[in-house]
Amino acid sequence: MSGKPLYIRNASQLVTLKGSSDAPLTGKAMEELHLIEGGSVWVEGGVIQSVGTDKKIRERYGSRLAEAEEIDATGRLVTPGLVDPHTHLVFAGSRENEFEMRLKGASYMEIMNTGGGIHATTSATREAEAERIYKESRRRLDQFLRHGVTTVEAKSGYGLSLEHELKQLEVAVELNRKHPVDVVSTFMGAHAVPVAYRGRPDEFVDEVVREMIPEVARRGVAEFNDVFCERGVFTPKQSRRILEAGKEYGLAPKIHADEIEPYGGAELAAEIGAVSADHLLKASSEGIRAMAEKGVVAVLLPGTAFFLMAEMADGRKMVDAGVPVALSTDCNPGSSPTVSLPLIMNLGCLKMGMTPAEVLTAATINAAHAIRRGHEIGSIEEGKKADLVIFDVANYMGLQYFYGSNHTEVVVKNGKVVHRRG
Ligand SMILES: N=CN[C@@H](CCC(=O)O)C(=O)O
Repeated sequence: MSGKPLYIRNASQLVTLKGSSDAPLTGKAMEELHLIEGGSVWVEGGVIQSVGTDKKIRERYGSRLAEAEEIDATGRLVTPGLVDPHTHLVFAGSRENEFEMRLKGASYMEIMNTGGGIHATTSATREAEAERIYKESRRRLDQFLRHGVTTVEAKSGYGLSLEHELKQLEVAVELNRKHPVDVVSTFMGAHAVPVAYRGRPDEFVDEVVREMIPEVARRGVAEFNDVFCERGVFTPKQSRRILEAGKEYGLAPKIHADEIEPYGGAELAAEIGAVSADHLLKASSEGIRAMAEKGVVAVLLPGTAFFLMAEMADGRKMVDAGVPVALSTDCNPGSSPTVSLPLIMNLGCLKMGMTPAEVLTAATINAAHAIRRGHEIGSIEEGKKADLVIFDVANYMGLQYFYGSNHTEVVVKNGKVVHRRG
């Protein structure tokens, strides 16, 4: 990559999160943001070359300032690009019609069991041409970018057949190729038992294991394999089978665990060495302990609990237990239709007992580790990809305190300015 160097100068506060590339942060370390007052960054070839006080950067690059694109960050906060490690970005249609049903008392699972929820989006996604799915998903990805997100994970799971799962995954791959935001793909053929397999879930599990996983792996369209382990969806035994099969084909395991009731999902994640266990609203204390011991990242989704009017996962307890915690929007058409990772951080503070420093760690470096990208993104360190955000607040506290607004001013992806407000 060639082009001008980029010089972001004199941020009132620059959050580096240095020294966090090898493993996610846990416990007290989640609060060690490594702040630089009057911080600057020098970027070349899409990579961070140097970070430090403005004085240090000027001393080092003083003779080259004229050739650089300069962005004055005086009075602003600079952070690593935000990372969203759990989304259902790629789908067609919408489910606004379910909102009133839920407000009148219908539960998420009741709606799903009567053919709505995931099944409704599966029908819409199966019917849609890839081009339409691409356009609708790209719009969401644009919105993510405008909220300071530079990498998202994206799951399939609204196809529930080989043909339609591949269609979704190929859209995700295409978005990754064409859009400034990086898209990391996860196969989630086991998102629900399709209506046609009602009462025969094991036959569908056979199909996922014997047909879908090998073909998804052969085409190289996903890195991770996920399953919705929940009563009425896939049992822990079926989930284990699906995740073990994925491992054989090189797909790293992730799991939707203990969202609606305690079901052994957190324990299973630890046993099989999942990269992350996500949701965890009802995770047991034993499950949390096991995850801490095995270093499984807890991807918490407070926007989902908020939107489903459910009790939040206990983020405070998990951080204190030594679990590496990450945060995500869970952007999807039914239980969390949002792209605002900053709002999710606000909820992490206000509803899950996490501190402003912890939620920033959770949405940057720990989120990067939840998708095995901790070595290249999630912190501002020499040699890492230059994914950076300038927010129009003076410090990281402001990002949490002035909640509900989008403070994103400039987004840099791979060293290029890809969004400027206004
Ligand atoms: N809980 C299961 N899957 C998604 C929701 C999908 C949907 O409702 O469309 C989630 O992660 O929240």
